[in-house]
Amino acid sequence: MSLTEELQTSCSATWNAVTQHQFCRELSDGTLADSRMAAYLVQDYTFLDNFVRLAASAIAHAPTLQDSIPLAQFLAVVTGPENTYFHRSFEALAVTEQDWKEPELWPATQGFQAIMTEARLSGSYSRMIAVLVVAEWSYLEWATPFHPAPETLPFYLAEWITLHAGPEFEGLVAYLRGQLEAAWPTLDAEEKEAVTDIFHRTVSLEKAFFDTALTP
Ligand SMILES: Cc1ncc(CN)c(N)n1
Repeated sequence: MSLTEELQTSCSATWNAVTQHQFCRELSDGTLADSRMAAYLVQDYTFLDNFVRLAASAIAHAPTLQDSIPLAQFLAVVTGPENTYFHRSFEALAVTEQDWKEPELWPATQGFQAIMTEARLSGSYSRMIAVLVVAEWSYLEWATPFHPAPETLPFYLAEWITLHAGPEFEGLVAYLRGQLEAAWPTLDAEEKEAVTDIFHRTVSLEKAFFDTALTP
């Protein structure tokens, strides 16, 4: 079993709760209320700034140029088509700029912001990559069974699936996992523990985020 499979298996109950979450099922079959999708997207959009900083920091800490290129290219997707997706969705869901610019953050959102900041400021490439592995791999896993999204879904549901599935996104996740696996043998025991810990805490935060998104 590969290292990233081991990490995933070591928190499989929480991991499966994320990747088989009711929120994702409702999103994918179109039964998710627009108000829930709107609230989720408003919270999720607040991650973008922090995500870009985390990815940029990981790029800065990558061992070689070659190691940094897939993440640099992914940043272009996040700041391009994904950023535009949020704005088109806000318009379609009647979310005003006032609503999305400075929303009251859910505790799960605050937790996620904090762990991204923690990873970025840690100076540890492996911890940065561990958070990114969880964020992207867990989304690939929930979205893949629903890809391609049915044409009957409104674009703000269908494109959220499309952004997190398919060969390009699979390639990104494989690259991120590969980065962590390549770094792992070079880490001392303390750092391995820190990476494992931040991996597990990120999985728990993904679950808390979806749970909150469905909370009445
Ligand atoms: C909370 C969360 N985790 C992961 C992703 C996938 N980029 C996301 N958009 N939001």
